[in-house]
Amino acid sequence: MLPSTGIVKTLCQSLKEFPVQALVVDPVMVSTSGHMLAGPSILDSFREELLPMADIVTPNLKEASALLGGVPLETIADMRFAAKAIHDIGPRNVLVKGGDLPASLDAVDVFYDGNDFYELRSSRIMTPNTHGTGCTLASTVAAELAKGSQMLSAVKVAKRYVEAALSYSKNITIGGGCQGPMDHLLKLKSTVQRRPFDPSDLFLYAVTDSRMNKKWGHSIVDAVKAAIEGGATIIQLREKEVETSDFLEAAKACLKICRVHGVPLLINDRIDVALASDADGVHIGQSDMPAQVARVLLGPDKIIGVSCKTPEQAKQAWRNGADYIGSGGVYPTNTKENNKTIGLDGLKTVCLSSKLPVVAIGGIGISNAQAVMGLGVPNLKGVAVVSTLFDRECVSTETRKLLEVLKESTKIAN
Ligand SMILES: Cc1ncc(COP(=O)(O)OP(=O)(O)O)c(N)n1
Ligand SMILES: Cc1nc(C(=O)O)sc1CCOP(=O)(O)O
Ligand SMILES: [Mg+2]
Repeated sequence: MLPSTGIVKTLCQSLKEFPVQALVVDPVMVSTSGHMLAGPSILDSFREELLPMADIVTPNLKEASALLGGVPLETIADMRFAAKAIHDIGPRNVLVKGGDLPASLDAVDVFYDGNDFYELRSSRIMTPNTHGTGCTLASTVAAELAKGSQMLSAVKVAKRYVEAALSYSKNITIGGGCQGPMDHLLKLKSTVQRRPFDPSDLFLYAVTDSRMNKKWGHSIVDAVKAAIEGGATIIQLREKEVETSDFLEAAKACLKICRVHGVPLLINDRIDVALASDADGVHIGQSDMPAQVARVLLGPDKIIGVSCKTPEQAKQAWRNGADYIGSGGVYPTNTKENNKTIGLDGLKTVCLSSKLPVVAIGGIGISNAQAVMGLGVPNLKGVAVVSTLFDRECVSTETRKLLEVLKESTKIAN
């Protein structure tokens, strides 16, 4: 929004001094709602200075008309005429947006690159939430060009994106005005919002195993459903033998179930699968991707757990931005080959050396869970188990039994 000739001139001067890779000009003058956003005094400087520098200019019908001295634009043929006439002013490409075209079922935009015209159609979405659609479209074109797209492809992607966001946002109430904005990230409608990580989530930590699921004829999704039904408070998909595409599909399906029940879902080892499925986080070991790198990739809101067998590893996990520590093997286990057992003493040492919440793992079941929780260190928040839950016919029953034991152990401790 460039409200005065002086500002347009200053901008053009700066662009000459500091050339940009691609210049997208949305000649903001009249909003979709009909508001004047810049007066006619800027038209000359737009025509003479700014538009000739532009790689693309994206006027709506009212702006295109203003740029051409007020010619009426009411049909697609008029839009083609306008695109050509504006192109003659100097920009390399023109997109005349027909969102305000009367009596049209589709939203038709006309793109002209100096040689060919393209009519870009999308369905017209009836919604009051159209505030900022033009800005969004132009910004998306700029983003696509920055990513290296060709102009027509950038325009098509931008149009599809605006259509998707409008369609998604059409019935949402956003703000108090009569014309609302779009929900650009397609997130607000989600009824189940993700809550922040709570260390008490570690209380009964169910870790899946593809071999065990196969043995008992359970799908990953059924196994996760059953564990949640039995009272698991967090789930980790530890699927060492599945194909990436199957892992991703399973993660997405499990995530839906977990979200409904407010149970966080973590992915073992595979940051890519966690990112692609939008899972709540990852669990990584000492030979997996370092936690500080995972943090950069996943951002501040995802949960990152790190396996630690020693105080040094525990201190490093804190420095690297982990949210919790998985520490074991507390007891010998058949689930993970060549796993070093650190015992209850080793677990206690790790707990005492870190500020992070800790979950114990390795050989833990009904018979020894109380001994583990009985260690009585405040940051030991729960137990993580594989075979006790998943190497069984009825996963929900076994989960329920373990939950009772864990609840009993907290009663004893208090
Ligand atoms: C909660 C929890 N703690 C520890 C581990 C082990 O992780 P890692 O050392 O990376 O070994 P793998 O599980 O990848 O074989 C865990 N998965 N979960
Ligand atoms: C995955 C894993 N990590 C361990 C560690 O010590 O870091 S022990 C382990 C296996 C846990 O399986 P179960 O509950 O069947 O013993
Ligand atoms: Mg690992």
